[in-house]
Amino acid sequence: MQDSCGRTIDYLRLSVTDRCNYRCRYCMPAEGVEKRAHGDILSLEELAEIAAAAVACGVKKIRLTGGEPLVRLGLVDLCRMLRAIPGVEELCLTTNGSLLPRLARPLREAGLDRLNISLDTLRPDRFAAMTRLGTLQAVLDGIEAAEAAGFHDLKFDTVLIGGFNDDEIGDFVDLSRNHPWEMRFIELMPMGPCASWDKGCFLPGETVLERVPELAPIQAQGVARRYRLPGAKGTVGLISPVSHDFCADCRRIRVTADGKLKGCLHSREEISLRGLHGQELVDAVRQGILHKPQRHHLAERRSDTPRNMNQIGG
Ligand SMILES: Nc1nc2c(ncn2[C@@H]2O[C@H](COP(=O)(O)OP(=O)(O)OP(=O)(O)O)[C@@H](O)[C@H]2O)c(=O)[nH]1
Ligand SMILES: C[S@@+](CC[C@H](N)C(=O)[O-])C[C@H]1O[C@@H](n2cnc3c(N)ncnc32)[C@H](O)[C@@H]1O
Ligand code: SF4
Ligand code: SF4
Repeated sequence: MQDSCGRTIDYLRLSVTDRCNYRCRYCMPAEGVEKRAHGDILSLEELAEIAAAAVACGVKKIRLTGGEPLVRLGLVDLCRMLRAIPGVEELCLTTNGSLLPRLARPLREAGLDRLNISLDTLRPDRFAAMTRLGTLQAVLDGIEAAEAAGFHDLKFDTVLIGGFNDDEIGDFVDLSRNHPWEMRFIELMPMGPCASWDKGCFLPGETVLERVPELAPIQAQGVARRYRLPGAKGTVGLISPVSHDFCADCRRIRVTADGKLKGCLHSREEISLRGLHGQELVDAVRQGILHKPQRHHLAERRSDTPRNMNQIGG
């Protein structure tokens, strides 16, 4: 269905947990992460019921996210439940990749179509410093497991952070030469822990084009402007929510792991879906779509949501 700005909404980002096995510095605080009781988090059945209500409102694509979705018990069962909903054309997942060695194959068998893997640096020391709890090797093993399980059109999401990984732009772009992957650079959005970071950390996506002038534009896809190196197997994407916002073309709604429908990533407005069933639930999702905010206010360096990114799902 269309929202009040005439945008077609057909993409649901469904968060299955706010927990994570990492503590990326821009996303989560090091300590004091409030642990929700299990009962505060939507059950698998509730998640599937909400997904079905969103499909009844026109959603065709579902992306599972978190926190780290792979730490959620029953995730494979959930994929099977979502796959069984008539009208779900694409089932995708965004992950930090570290638990794929165990889960890539069962997820594939349960009907997951696509995987996006977040990877901010190719240097083991930087990786450990940024994630606080992770190792690069675990993600590299996860990538191998994903390919072995049949996920060939992988996309990688690298948050561009001035002074941290901008000297690795060329290394990430190079990976697109011999792999059929999309290497994407995301502008850091000022919210949660990184909202107070130095101005120099926030680089425009154009930095990538300045550093790698051989990149030639190709057709955009979703929210990413896309490019290719001459003769490369893969592509490069720029997701620029700050410098080139894509709100006018936004097709998304989000549901948080505690059952709140968010029309916009950066908005404070939420509709509680918990305890609603049947037509009541469908009507609440419809209301959320109709009242979807027009755009964000990041240009004034302000996200209006009090949530950290792990409590939304990106
Ligand atoms: N501002 C803004 N940023 C978003 C939105 N959706 C995703 N992002 C950011 O874009 C990055 C990539 O998102 P992904 O989870 O890979 O999903 P996607 O870009 O929809 O993936 P595809 O389905 O493969 O196109 C994440 O860092 C998100 O935080 C959005 O609606 N608004
Ligand atoms: C919140 S994570 C959830 C899924 C999974 N844990 C992962 O890291 O892929 C989703 C995406 O949001 C990105 N992200 C988190 N905080 C961000 C911020 N302030 N600006 C831009 N992207 C951000 C992460 O890098 C990741 O690619
Ligand atoms: S970006 Fe993803 S992996 Fe990193 S702390 Fe946030 S939820 Fe966890
Ligand atoms: S900021 Fe809000 S309106 Fe803009 S693209 Fe993201 S979710 Fe959509």
